[in-house]
Order: sequence, then C-alpha cells, then structure tokens
Amino acid sequence: MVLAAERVIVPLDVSGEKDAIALISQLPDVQFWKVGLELFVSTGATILPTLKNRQKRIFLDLKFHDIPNTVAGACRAAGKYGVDLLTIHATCGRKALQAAKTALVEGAAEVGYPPPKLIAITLLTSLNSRDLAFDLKVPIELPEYALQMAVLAKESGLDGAVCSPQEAAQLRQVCGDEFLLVCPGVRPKWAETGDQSRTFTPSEAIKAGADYLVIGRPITAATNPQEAWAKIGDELATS
Ligand SMILES: O=C(O)c1cc(=O)[nH]c(=O)n1[C@@H]1O[C@H](COP(=O)(O)O)[C@@H](O)[C@H]1O
Repeated sequence: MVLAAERVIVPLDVSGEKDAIALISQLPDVQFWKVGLELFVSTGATILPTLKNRQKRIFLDLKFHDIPNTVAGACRAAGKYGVDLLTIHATCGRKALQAAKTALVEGAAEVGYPPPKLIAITLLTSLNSRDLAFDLKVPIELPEYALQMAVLAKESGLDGAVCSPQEAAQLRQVCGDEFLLVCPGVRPKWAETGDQSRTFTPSEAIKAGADYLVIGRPITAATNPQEAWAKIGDELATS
C-alpha cells in the first residue's frame, strides 16, 4: 500500500512565514515539505528550524544554476541546514554538478549532518515539446532530452532527478532503482492543470516509478486542503 505521508511532498509556495506555519498546522499528516524560491526569497531560511522542530522532512528547492565555483559555494552553505533534498539544474553541466555534490557533502560534514540528496532538474514540468524545440532550440525529442539530463546527473554523482511523471518509467529503467525520482506535475483527475504541461495522476506517477510526488495547488489552493490531502491519500492507498 502506498502511503501519502511517505510519498507526497507538499510545497510551501507562500510568501510569508505566518502563511507557511498556518499550512503546516492545517495539514499535520504531511511529513515532507518543500521550501522553494518564493518562501526562501521572501523570508530566508527561518522556516527551516521550524520544520525541523516539528520533525518534518525538508526539500530545499532552490534550483541552483550557475558556474562550478558559485554552485559549490551555495551547496556548501546549503549542506549546513540539515535538509533532506536539494535541487540544481542539470544544465549547469558536468563540472558544476560534480563541484556541487562535493561541496554539499563537505558542508554537511562540517556541521555533522548527513548530506542532503542532491537532485537535478531535467526539464521543468511546465515546458512542452513545442517550448523545447521552438523556444529553447533543443533539437532532440523531449523524453530523450529529459533522459539525457538524468544520465548526466547520474554520471556526475548526483543522487537523483526531478522529472515529469511522464518520463519517470524511462528514467527508472535507465538510471536504476537507487536513483531517486522526484516528480512534480502531478494532478489528480479532479484538479486543474494550471501552468503544468506534462502531468500524470498520483497513482499513474507512482506506477511509473516515482519515489516522491510533489503536489502543491491541488492541496494548498483547495477550499478544504485537508479533504484534498485525504482524497489523494485514498487514491494512492488503492493504487
Ligand atoms: O523542482 C521542483 O520541485 C519543480 C520542478 C519542476 O520541473 N516542476 C515543478 O512544478 N516544480 C515545483 O513543484 C511544485 C509544483 O506545484 P503545483 O504545480 O502547485 O503542484 C512547485 O513548487 C514547483 O516549483
């Protein structure tokens, strides 16, 4: 049986600490929270100790994208927060990914934390094949591109990738069972797609091989977030 508390990460996509704490309190069964750009840029790292005090797991989603020296510095610092997952864009390239991973491990060791798992963004789930071909000018098919970014991450020593659930099965097959697959772009049948392009339902995403599902607005923007969380829990329990 798939338990939502073990497999679903909910993003704290709000701009203030008060709103973040209200969400955390409203959804006590959520064990894994994501702190992303909106909250981190608005309030800094202050939410992290709050989550740790409540024994929550933390996905720090800062999507680093820079030259090797800069991502290494950022990862060394992020390693000291004691979070569980951290993101970087695969398109930083091999040298930056390797430098990031090394610095993250060193930063965590300096303060005695286990290193967070470093996972690479393959291709944002908001983008579709047309965007990739016509705007980003990438001349290969989208699933193949996402796969190649995951392979680059794996070869660079990263722990996993962020991908659309539509690509999860292929990434799982090629990158193996130990490679962590974190999938946003998850939409229950009853939820709006919004700006996500490559979506699967929660049960489809799990079947495709996702380790974790990142599900935000279907829960957090629902009239009744607890009810939405429970519905997703029911879907996963029977999948
Ligand atoms: O890194 C991410 O978590 C991420 C990568 C990606 O390709 N697509 C994506 O949607 N996300 C994040 O996943 C969350 C999805 O939220 P909802 O679209 O509200 O479910 C957001 O916080 C995004 O920042």
